[in-house]
Amino acid sequence: MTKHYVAEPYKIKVIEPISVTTKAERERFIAEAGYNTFLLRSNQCMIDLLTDSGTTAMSDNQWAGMMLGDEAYAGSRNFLHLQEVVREYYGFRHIVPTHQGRGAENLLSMIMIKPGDCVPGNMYFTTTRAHQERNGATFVDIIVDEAHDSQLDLPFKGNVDLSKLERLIAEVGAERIPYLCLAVTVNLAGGQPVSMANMRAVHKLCAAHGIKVMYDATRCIENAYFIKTREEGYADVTIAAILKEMMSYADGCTMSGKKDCLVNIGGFLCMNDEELYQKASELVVLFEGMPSYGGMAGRDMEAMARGIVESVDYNYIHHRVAQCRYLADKLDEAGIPVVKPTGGHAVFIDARAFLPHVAQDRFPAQTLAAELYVESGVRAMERGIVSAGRNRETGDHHRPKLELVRLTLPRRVYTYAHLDTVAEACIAVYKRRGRIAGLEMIHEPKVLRFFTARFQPLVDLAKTKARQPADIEKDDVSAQYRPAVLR
Ligand SMILES: Cc1ncc(COP(=O)(O)O)c(C=O)c1O
Ligand SMILES: N[C@@H](Cc1ccc(O)cc1)C(=O)O
Repeated sequence: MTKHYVAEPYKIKVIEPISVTTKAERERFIAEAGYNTFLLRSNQCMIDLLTDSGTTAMSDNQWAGMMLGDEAYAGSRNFLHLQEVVREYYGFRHIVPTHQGRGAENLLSMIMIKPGDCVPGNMYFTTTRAHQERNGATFVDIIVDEAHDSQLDLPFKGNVDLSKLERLIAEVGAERIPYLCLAVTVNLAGGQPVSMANMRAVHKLCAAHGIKVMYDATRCIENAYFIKTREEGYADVTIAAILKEMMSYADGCTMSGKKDCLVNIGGFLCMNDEELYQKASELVVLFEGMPSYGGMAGRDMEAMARGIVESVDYNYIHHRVAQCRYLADKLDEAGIPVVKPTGGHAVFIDARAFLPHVAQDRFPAQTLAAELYVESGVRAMERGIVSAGRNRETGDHHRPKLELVRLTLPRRVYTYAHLDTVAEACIAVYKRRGRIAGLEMIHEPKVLRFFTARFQPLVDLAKTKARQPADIEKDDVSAQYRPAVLR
């Protein structure tokens, strides 16, 4: 029996009707969308677990703040409020607002990277790596090996492997490492957190070599919750205090406010360094807007300031993580392979284990996401070979060990009854998994292909045949540590 049932710490004031569709309609919709759930229309989806990005239900207090938007071109009071809140909760001196997280990644990559640099990080994220590469850097994965194993149940699978970092510094030289990008939590590893001890150690090692540490703070509240509940010494510390300590081990951060700031749009770049701030505020006017609004309306900055205050409420984050665990436990009880331990924003199904007869080149996770949609109207997202893109040197697919389907929970949106429906749909697909064939890619964009790639189904099951384990071993696992490529 599933037990983790934490009641919603809010009540529902406004509702949005959900579309109900038939299976025949969904078969047509997914074919029209090229078997890519990103290309479905939202009104074709019954329960939309594509992403937790920008899909948050805002509170009455945030909506009230929207009415107090000061839309002045310069010096908006909402910016001053946001600045004050970010300084108080995140502890950084400077904040540059941007339209969303990748706006901040763009500025950070432009001001810090020189061609030929390398940027270590705890597993790649699509937009983050794309900006690093666009500015001439090579991303090097220095996450602990355990992160690539979906079944290892360890508390901090987002940690940096310090020996990989030391080796990298020794091999390429600190002068070619403009900063280390630490994601708290690690989206593509299944929402795995980084421990406070690891943050402290990363900071110490980087500081000794003059390397800056920039966080991807997108899901930092979830990370803080895991520190509170899993790391010794933090059980009685508030989420706010944990957040502040986490950020004290960084020189700055990028933030997609669409996640842990509880808003539908917005982001920011933070730093303590004066010179970096000057550079960022010169570029922000070119790419986003005035330094006092970046890419956001005054009302959005107000909603974000209020969202940040709400986000550190223990009851909010406790319920959120409990919802993820509730769904994961239901799937686990049915024998469906899910990534362990469950993260804070999503439940990830291991598509390699779910569809072992579908070779990675036949896109098992893409296939499974499409099947799940047809079964039930539940929209999920591929996080595997399609998301990983191609190796810039060889032109072949990157072949990540983790071939996952992500069921992402929007914040404060769905109830446990919705989650039961999702679990039932996954179980129904699991029961007929042996009859599921893979897909073929028929349209492949060059950059961030997963957003708009198109596929067609393989009707012949024989064509899905899995490759031999020996072939899999030979694959380029993009995630593995390979400093030799930098020489
Ligand atoms: C870990 C992480 N970093 C960065 C981003 C980029 O943020 P945004 O979507 O706001 O551009 C996202 C989501 O896209 C993310 O999940
Ligand atoms: N960051 C968001 C939106 C997004 C999705 C996929 C990406 O690869 C990039 C951005 C998410 O993780 O859901």
